[in-house]
Amino acid sequence: MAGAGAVGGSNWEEMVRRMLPPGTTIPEAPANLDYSIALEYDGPPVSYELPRIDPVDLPAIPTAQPVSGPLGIGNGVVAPVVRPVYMPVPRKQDARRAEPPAAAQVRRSSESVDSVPQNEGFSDDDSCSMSQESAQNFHGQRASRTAAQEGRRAQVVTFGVTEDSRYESKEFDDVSEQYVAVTKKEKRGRTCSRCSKRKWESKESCIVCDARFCSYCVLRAMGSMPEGRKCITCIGQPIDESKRSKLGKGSRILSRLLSPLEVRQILKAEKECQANQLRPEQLIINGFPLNPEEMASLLSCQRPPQKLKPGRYWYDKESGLWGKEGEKPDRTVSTNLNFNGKLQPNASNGNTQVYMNGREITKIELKVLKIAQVQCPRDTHFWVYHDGGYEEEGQNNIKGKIWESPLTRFACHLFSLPVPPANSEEPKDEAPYSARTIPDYLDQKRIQKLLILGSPGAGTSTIFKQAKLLYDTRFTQEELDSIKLMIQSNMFKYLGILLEGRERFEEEALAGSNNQSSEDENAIEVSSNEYEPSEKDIIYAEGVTQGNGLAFIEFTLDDRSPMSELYTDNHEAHSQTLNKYQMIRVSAKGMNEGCKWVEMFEDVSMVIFSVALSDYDQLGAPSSGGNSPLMNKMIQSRDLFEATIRQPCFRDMPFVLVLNKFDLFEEKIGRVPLSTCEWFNDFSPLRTHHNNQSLAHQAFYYVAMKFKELYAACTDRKLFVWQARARDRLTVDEAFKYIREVVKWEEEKDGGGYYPDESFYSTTELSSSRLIRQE
Ligand SMILES: Nc1nc2c(ncn2[C@@H]2O[C@H](COP(=O)(O)OP(=O)(O)OP(=O)(O)O)[C@@H](O)[C@H]2O)c(=O)[nH]1
Ligand SMILES: [Mg+2]
Repeated sequence: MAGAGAVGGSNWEEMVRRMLPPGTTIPEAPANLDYSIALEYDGPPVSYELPRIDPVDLPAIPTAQPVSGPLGIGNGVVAPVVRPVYMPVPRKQDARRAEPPAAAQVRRSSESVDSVPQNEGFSDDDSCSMSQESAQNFHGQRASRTAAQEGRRAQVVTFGVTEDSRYESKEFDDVSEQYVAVTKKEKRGRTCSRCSKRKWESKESCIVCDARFCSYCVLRAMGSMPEGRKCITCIGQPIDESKRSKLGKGSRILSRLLSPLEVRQILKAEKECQANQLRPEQLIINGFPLNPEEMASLLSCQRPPQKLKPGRYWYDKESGLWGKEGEKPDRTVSTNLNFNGKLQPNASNGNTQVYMNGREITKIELKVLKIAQVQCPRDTHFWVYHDGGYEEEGQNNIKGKIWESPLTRFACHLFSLPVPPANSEEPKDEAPYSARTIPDYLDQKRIQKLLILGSPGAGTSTIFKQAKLLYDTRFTQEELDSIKLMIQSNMFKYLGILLEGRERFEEEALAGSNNQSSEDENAIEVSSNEYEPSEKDIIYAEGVTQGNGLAFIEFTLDDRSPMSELYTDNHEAHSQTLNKYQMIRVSAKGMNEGCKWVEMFEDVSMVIFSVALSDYDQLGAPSSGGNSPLMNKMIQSRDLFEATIRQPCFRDMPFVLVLNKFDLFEEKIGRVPLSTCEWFNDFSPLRTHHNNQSLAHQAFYYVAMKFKELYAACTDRKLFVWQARARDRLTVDEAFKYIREVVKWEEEKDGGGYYPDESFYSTTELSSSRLIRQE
């Protein structure tokens, strides 16, 4: 190569043009232009020695090996990657976000290899003073990059030259789709993302990038939190969807650091600010992502879907039915919303060859149609309208309304199918979307289904009725009538018995028992037409729901209790998660019909199994019926319990065992040894106090443990046990508070959230080990 001297005239312009990007204007030459340009020399050989520079030895520069496969940058270009600088940077996302723009520019070409760059943001306290504006700028760049990156998945990173064992490939978590090279020093979940020193007793994490901070760093890293718990650099970014259900929920660490008012404001902003809302394109309805207008019309309609999560859904605009793609309907929303996508026959993956508004319905819907007495042989095509009116396709003749009968509605409830509202008018005038401060779909209220069952006489209907009186307070007229009838018929039976034994009765009456005469008055009152059952009558009456053996109530429980306060320092959060409960009772008769009902209850949160403690010396006809000999009722309960916990659909479901009729048990245990029941023949109580009370308690813990052992042997899980005297309302209230704690605990356990020491929930565990293990 040789330097070329001045090139005159238009020649230099030609040279410059070649050097500049096409289309760039050539600056006008100043008068005293002085420049030089290097050109390749192609003249005759020169006589003197030329100075030489050794070529760069490329392989000697440490580079990451490019990943093969679909990860290339495109155009077949594979850029060599510089060896990363070792810095204790905990999270890939943070790192990217916090890097200076120049670095981002450089690395853009090597996006497919995610190495961790130097990151001032986490090594230097000043990083957080970065202005929001500049942070915003980074986001702009980052957003465009991540968008382009979507769909790519970097799987493996190997470093060609360095054998530095401090590097390994590791998946961060299942939310992050990427694999990233990180230092081994980084232990996610234990140390603070910012100071990377402090281990925490409690931490707070960013709802965008999940970086976790110790209490010392959290305010520095998150600033004033205008969008809730986000690193300053994450402000404006959409949240990590797996955290959506946690939006606005309590934070232990913030409530320690800030005033309650501030915490409330932050949590409110977190829940309501624009950046944290669902984006239209996250909702795919009938195969098409929503556009902003469609989203607005969906959210502002009369009955918008609640608690919407990103995902694929189907929507039937005629009936208003709505479900997840490939699943049965799970709610109804307003009808006649117009979306880009049209309802497909296979939307809910039905295989019944019965079509509703063009969608092949699922088996469970077909069952309900049968209950509703809708004729639907194969290949029926229905049109169903918003009010449930239906007609066969092509016939202009409404045949009836599907959801009209209470039985159909009841069946829907049990099968967890939605029922269109009874009021079928679809008002046109609606509040504009912007008028809502808290979108309804963010409402966190949930329905927890509790299934209660037990063997005959175990007290399930008593518990059910108590719950009704405790939390729901009203029986429907229908229920009251049926209870009245039942009490009266029991009374007549009783009178019949009395009349049969009339002579003896008269003798006793003559003996002057006041008691007897008051019962007599009672009998007369009950048999009169004006008789209205009292609460006590209702509780004591047997069988509220005789017919199908199924009944359900809905109620809410106040979430604030001394129990939950033990481990929550944030009441605010609790009132937000007020749960609704639905209790479904299956009578023993229903259960004995070969557990046919059972699979309908897959989606319950918990099974409450009731056993009468006082049954241990009772004999009863076995469920199999026929001429089989009488069987110990406790053994029968045990067998039913075992059959229930072994049901495949209850596999991961928590069970609470309510050991009921403790009052009768207490009274009986002094007279009849527990070992009367062969299952309890190794019971040997401590005979320190010779009173029934302590004996009854020991026996209770022993029985609880027998059930726990059985449960653990079958399921490898822990059984929760509670003691009750169902006729005593207070004990049922306590039982439900316990049940609520268990539901909450199970939920938080699944969600990986905070939960208190397990022993808190295993009262019987603690005490039984002390009291009964003395063989
Ligand atoms: N003493 C006492 N009696 C109870 C208790 N719990 C229920 N009973 C009574 O036991 C009887 C049977 O209770 P139910 O609640 O009807 O039992 P169930 O589980 O519904 O049984 P089925 O109706 O046969 O399915 C009723 O008369 C109740 O009042 C209790 O804790 N103590
Ligand atoms: Mg009953």
